Amino acid sequence: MALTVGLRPLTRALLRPWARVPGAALGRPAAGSGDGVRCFGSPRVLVEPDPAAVGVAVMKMRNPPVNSLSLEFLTELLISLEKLENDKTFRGIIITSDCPGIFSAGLDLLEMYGRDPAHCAEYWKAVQELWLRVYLSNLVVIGAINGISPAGGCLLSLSCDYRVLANNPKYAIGLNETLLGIIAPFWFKDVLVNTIGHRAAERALQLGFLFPPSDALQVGIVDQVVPEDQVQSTARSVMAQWLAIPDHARQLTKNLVRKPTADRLLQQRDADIQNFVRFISRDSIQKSLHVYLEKLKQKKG
Ligand SMILES: CCCCC/C=C/CCC/C=C/CC(=O)SCCNC(=O)CCNC(=O)[C@H](O)C(C)(C)COP(=O)(O)OP(=O)(O)OC[C@H]1O[C@@H](n2cnc3c(N)ncnc32)[C@H](O)[C@@H]1OP(=O)(O)O
Repeated sequence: MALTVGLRPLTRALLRPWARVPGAALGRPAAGSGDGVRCFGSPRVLVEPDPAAVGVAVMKMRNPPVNSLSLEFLTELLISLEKLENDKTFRGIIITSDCPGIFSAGLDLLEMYGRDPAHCAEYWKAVQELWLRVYLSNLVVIGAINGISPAGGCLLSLSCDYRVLANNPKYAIGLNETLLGIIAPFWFKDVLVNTIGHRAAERALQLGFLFPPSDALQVGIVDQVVPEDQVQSTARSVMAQWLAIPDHARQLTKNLVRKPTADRLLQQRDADIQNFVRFISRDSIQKSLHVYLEKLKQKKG
């Protein structure tokens, strides 16, 4: 089935592979700075230069209540990342959350439930694009994971160069797709296998493990677990270590390591979109999503 993807103009401009964002829509000097410091704010993505670390930006996700990755939120994240990537002031980003207790609840289930195929296709393309942008970023990307991080939230974390997780038993992380009756796509799986190895990934994916911090550290899905009030300072120290390496050498090495994984998706992006649309449109999958969404509602009592 050939799929015609009707993209809205903003999304279309953004989601071409490695498109340049037209105009300087969001880049502007920080209010009152007058010193050339740049701040790329948007309603859901707060980006500020780290006052304590030259060349480092802190990107806070602010899409309450749970930082679910809706199409609009993905688009704003993409714009901000593109701006940072193009601004030579910055060499590193710390990605964190502004929603207490939640890093990201993952993909927005409402973008996949009860939607028409064209919408699902547009949405999936944005998901692909965010992954590619973070995974292949020339910047050092550190995840300061200050909340629970299931599924798409875990993928975002796994795409960083280094992950610092707050030590709170509620802050579980993992690819739990099977618990929803859906499947982690091959590129989610590839990134997990690259991170924790084949056998651990095999178990974690099939059983939909959400690892609490101590287990997450043990299996290697995160690099460090620290007290909650030390997540930012630890991320900053780790960043300093990564920034001590000359950019060109680090970037080329990152590309060498990550490109084969990214290429697997780049070589079949359209087919991957079609697979997703076919899969998500199945009655059985829509029913599973319905049941899961109802469970989330009932949990509230
Ligand atoms: C064969 C070819 C295959 C090709 C590929 C096909 C596959 C499909 C792959 C799709 C991949 C998907 C990856 C994903 O990311 S799926 C999303 C997974 N996410 C989750 O399971 C998390 C669900 N959420 C929670 O567990 C909890 O909300 C929480 C994050 C632990 C926070 O709990 P709490 O603070 O108690 O908040 P609430 O539960 O009350 O939630 C508040 C509010 O937010 C809504 N919500 C929560 N998560 C999502 C979400 N992911 N998307 C949309 N909306 C979400 C929740 O329903 C509440 O809404 P209301 O206030 O309106 O009730």
